[in-house]
Amino acid sequence: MKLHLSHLQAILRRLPVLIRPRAPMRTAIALICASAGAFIAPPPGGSTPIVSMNMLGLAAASGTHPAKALIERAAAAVRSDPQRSRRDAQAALALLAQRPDAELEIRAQLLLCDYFSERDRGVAEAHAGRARELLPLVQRQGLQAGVLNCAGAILETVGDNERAGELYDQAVAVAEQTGDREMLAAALYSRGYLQGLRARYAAALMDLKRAQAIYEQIGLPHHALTSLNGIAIMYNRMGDYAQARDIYAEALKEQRAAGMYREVSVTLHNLGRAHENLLQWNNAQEAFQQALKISRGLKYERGEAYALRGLASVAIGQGDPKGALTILDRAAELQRRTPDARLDAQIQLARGIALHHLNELPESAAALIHALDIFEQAESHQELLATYSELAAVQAAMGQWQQGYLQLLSAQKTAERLFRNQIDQRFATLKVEFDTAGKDKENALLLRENLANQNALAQARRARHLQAAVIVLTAMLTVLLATLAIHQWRTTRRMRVLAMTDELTGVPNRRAVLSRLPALLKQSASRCSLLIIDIDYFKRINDEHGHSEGDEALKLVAARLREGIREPASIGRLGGEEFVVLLPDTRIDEACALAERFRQQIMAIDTRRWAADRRITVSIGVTMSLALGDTPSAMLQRADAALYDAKRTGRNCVRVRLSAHECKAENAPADGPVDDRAEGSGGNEERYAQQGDAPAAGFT
Ligand SMILES: Nc1nc2c(ncn2[C@@H]2O[C@H](COP(=O)(O)OP(=O)(O)OP(=O)(O)O)[C@@H](O)[C@H]2O)c(=O)[nH]1
Repeated sequence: MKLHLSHLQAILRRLPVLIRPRAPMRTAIALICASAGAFIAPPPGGSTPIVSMNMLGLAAASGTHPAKALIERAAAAVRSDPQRSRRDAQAALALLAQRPDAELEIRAQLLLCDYFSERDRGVAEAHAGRARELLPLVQRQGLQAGVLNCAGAILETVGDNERAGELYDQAVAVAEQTGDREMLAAALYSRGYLQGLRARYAAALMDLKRAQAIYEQIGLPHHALTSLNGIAIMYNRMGDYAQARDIYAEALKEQRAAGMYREVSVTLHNLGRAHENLLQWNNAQEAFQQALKISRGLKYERGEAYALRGLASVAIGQGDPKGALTILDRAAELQRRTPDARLDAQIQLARGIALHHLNELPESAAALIHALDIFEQAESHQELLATYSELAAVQAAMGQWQQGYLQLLSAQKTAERLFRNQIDQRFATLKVEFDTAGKDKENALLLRENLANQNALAQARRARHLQAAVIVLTAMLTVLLATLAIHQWRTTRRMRVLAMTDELTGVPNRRAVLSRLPALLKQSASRCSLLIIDIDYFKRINDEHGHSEGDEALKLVAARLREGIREPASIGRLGGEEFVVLLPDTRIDEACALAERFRQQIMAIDTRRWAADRRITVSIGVTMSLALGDTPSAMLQRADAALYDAKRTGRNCVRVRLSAHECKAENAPADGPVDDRAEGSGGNEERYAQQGDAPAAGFT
């Protein structure tokens, strides 16, 4: 029998999509529509929660469009309750007419496109067209892949797999170009499923595996699970039942955990089918029974019919053809309510086998011929092989040797075709798996490298930040240290000044002034002179006027001395009422003249404020450095001796010592010696002169 494309299209039109774990189009649309919100899984028992007006009101109040909740619920119901999905999508469109939102409307239009793609091509195309019109209004250009997917599904449903494949290719390309991973996964799923239908299992597996990986990466585990089921179906079709069985078992666990009961019933059926192909009757029976129970609970008649067919097959395998026929009657009845050509053919095949076992040969042959017709059109090699073989045996048993032989030849040809294709596809799959594993390894390496680079970059960034922080801190520390250093320098300078200054009079102290003397003696080109000035009878001032007045007198004397010298000359307080004047490059006559000026100026100090009848007088000892080998102490001793001379010879006068023994009266008081009588008993010890008691040059 020659198979034409039109036959295939016709059979595909008749084949409902029910037994697939999820119809690819439905899945793709559901994914698009569920993308912005949580996937709403139907609760146990299959009833879908109702979006109340409160929910919608809440959505409006929280700023989300009220149509969004409806669209999400419609997306979730695509597989479990198509009617409800349609109603919700239409209600969403009504809301969107009042408050337009292009992206939400595209999603609603795609849901309706999905619903009608199996029922009314014209309406489905109108929805796809409207979604296409809205595309320029949305930012998410990846949605274009969703529209292409929908158009592909319309063509797939009517059996135009060639053009459907082209549209899925475009959808994949658009999703890849726009970088829309979710759309890409949906398009890959659709294309992969179609490849499987066209017996291109290797290519199908590649697409489905990519879709599964993307769903896992973008956090859509339910969709990843759907892809996994698709993968298992491909293995089943390639005759790798054990692989298929293992994947179904794995998917089942996750579907159960997620409460996806309708999917659980479908996967259980597929698992039973894998066991059936492996002739594992007990396992198959258990799986079919569970599938039947859940389908009944969900009132999912098509699922129930498929499970019953499986149980009938198990009954035959276990040697109970009669029981099988009873089960098949119930399955056929359910199938008639929800027509499904492939299921019809499978029921007929099982009937044929059971009847053969019961030796009801003509009925068996009729059932098998009925099944054969459908399987031939669908080019379902595996089932064709079983049907041809069974029919050959029945016809042989009926004595129809020639027909039986022809069926046997067909069975042989089909087996050859089936096995060749399965082997080809297995090899292709192995190659794809090998390539994918290689690429995965490469990707993992790249990922690791990328991660290492990122870590290095992050570390470099951290180091830069740290460096900047260190620089800032260093700068701050430098400023702080500089400030501290300046402060310290100022403090030190102030302390040094304080340490070298006489606190009371403000003139340099003994240490400060005498520290200059050695250098002066060394450096001075010519000789230097030194004066020691001592206030006469200073004790009396203290005694008679108080210590503070004594301080005042000291300050006044110091001020006169400071006023009386110019750089490089310097003065200092030796201690008590004694001052010293250093005169670099000054000859003795100039020094004596200066001493005399000091004596007179100090005597001229106005003391009326505290002692109207007294004057301050000073005695001054003068010396000059020796031409050779002079020392500071020797100079001081000479000046001190001169001072002693001045005191001894009556005070208020200037005396000179140029050598250790010489004594020279510079200004022996012109007007007479010291008036030691002034205070009577003081004698030479009484150095405070009373005004008027002594002549002008003496102590007054
Ligand atoms: N008010 C005040 N008195 C001081 C200070 N330093 C020393 N004296 C006093 O100066 C006096 C010095 O007395 P004397 O050494 O007897 O000398 P004098 O009375 O000037 O007599 P002659 O030097 O012999 O003329 C002492 O009574 C010290 O107490 C000071 O800083 N302030």
